[in-house]
Amino acid sequence: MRDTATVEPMLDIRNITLRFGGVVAIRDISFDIRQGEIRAIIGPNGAGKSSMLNVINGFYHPQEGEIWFRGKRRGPMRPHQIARQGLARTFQNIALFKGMTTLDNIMTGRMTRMKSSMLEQALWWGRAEREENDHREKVERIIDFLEIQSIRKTPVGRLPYGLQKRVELGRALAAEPELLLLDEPMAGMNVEEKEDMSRFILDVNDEFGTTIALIEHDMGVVMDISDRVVVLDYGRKIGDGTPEEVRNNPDVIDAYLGVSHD
Ligand SMILES: Nc1ncnc2c1ncn2[C@@H]1O[C@H](COP(=O)(O)OP(=O)(O)OP(=O)(O)O)[C@@H](O)[C@H]1O
Repeated sequence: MRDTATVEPMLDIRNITLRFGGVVAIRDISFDIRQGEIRAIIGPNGAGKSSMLNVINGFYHPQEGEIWFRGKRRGPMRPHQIARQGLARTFQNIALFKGMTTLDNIMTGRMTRMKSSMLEQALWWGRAEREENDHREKVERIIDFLEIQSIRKTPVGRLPYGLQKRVELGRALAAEPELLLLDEPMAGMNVEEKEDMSRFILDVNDEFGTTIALIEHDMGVVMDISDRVVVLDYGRKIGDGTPEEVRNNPDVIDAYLGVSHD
């Protein structure tokens, strides 16, 4: 277990409340994500995890509270600004181009980093050519890292689920994010696929130094790979700490065993 207590927060969520009409999805929640850590957000069904992920990546705008990113208060953002801030994500239901190859799907992750104009790219002029080579090199490195060389030319729709999830991780990595958001990365996986995904998440964090925030329904695997865990239940924060602290927190135990709170 790493000690990140003295590390500056990369992202600071302060007293966030998010409502959908009369439904309060997130209620006055605060927590931070520190540089270099693996931070999990867990909780039972409807706890507010997806809503929180969408607040972090700037898709939802909370009615109350503040979000600070690298010491600056963050306002509402447009999609291209989100990527420029160094955020990338994967989705619970894989969002890849099924007819495109692994290689091309991962290449789309580099879009936000492309500098040459459409005209330059169309005519394959100097800067576009240099850029393309540079992007190809980065993508090949990711393919090696994720051990998916053998499927680089396979349309992703033909791949088994676990491998598609790995390609999706590759596409997010291609954007070279500072903060990588993973939406239920183990959902629908068998035990072996879960182990593989856990190993890749740890390796990404270790080798690229990427800060990772992930949401998960299932406690098990997450507890093994996370530095710190925040637990949500009915839109409230009921626990926050190391996996050990969270595991022994009576409110967390109650929430997972379905004990009533009224
Ligand atoms: N777009 C929306 N419109 C209205 N209500 C919403 C919307 N998104 C979420 N909610 C409500 O907010 C609450 C939190 O939902 P959220 O999807 O964030 O939970 P979750 O922890 O991700 O659940 P799950 O594990 O089932 O995905 C729920 O009561 C849900 O019905």
